[in-house]
Amino acid sequence: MNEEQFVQALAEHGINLSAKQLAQFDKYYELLVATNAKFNLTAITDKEEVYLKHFYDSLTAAIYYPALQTEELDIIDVGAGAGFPSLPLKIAFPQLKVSIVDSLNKRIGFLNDLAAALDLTGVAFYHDRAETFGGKNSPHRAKYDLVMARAVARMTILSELTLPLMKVKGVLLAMKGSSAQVELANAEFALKTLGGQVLETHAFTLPNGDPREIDVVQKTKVTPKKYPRKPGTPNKEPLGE
Ligand SMILES: C[S@@+](CC[C@H](N)C(=O)[O-])C[C@H]1O[C@@H](n2cnc3c(N)ncnc32)[C@H](O)[C@@H]1O
Repeated sequence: MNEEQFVQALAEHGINLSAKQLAQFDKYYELLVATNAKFNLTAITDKEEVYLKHFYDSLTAAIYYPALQTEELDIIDVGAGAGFPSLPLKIAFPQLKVSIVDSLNKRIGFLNDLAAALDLTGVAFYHDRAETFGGKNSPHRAKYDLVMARAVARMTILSELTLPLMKVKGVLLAMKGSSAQVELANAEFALKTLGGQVLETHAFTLPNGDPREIDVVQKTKVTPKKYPRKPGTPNKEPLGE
């Protein structure tokens, strides 16, 4: 997907980017590739692939959850790595308040450099594990309107990493590939235990035909204090699996 196709595909969904926003995406690409030469941020470095599989893919969240386009949501992106999906969303919809937590400090360093280069305001980056970041004495617990995660963990594990961070009535947007329905079925017990309820699932394809699914999970009750368990435990002993 070249820049023109990127603009066109978004315009078909009513998302129109300004020259300033396109320049920000261009700079994002340049910094991503330059930093990737020093340490690993992404396996995808070809420009057209980055525009499709990182930038456009991230922005699909706003197509299927349109509140992202207009509301001043307080978002936490868990395991955003090089900033996906939340920073393309922040560029396209500057009213969003975006925080990122990632367990790899080099990636947090990149995000700070990127935010400075793109002149982003209303962003905060935290080096931590989601298990401690959302722990029972953390100021981040039950603070956010929206939690996002792409390519971090399967739904059973992801629900334990993310639901504690959301306010009651808050929403998790989980950005998934073709395994989403199986993951959701396996996560039934975990979601119930942690206070989550599946609101909607949106299956679609990227313009190149790759399958994607965005699962919208609402927090309907307070997450019990004992979750999340200590770092690593959600992965080692997934709830109900
Ligand atoms: C495969 S990458 C995906 C990055 C990005 N979301 C994307 O879609 O390109 C997974 C990221 O999650 C982070 N991560 C994994 N487990 C985590 C945890 N428990 N707490 C915080 N970050 C975590 C890793 O450091 C890594 O940056």
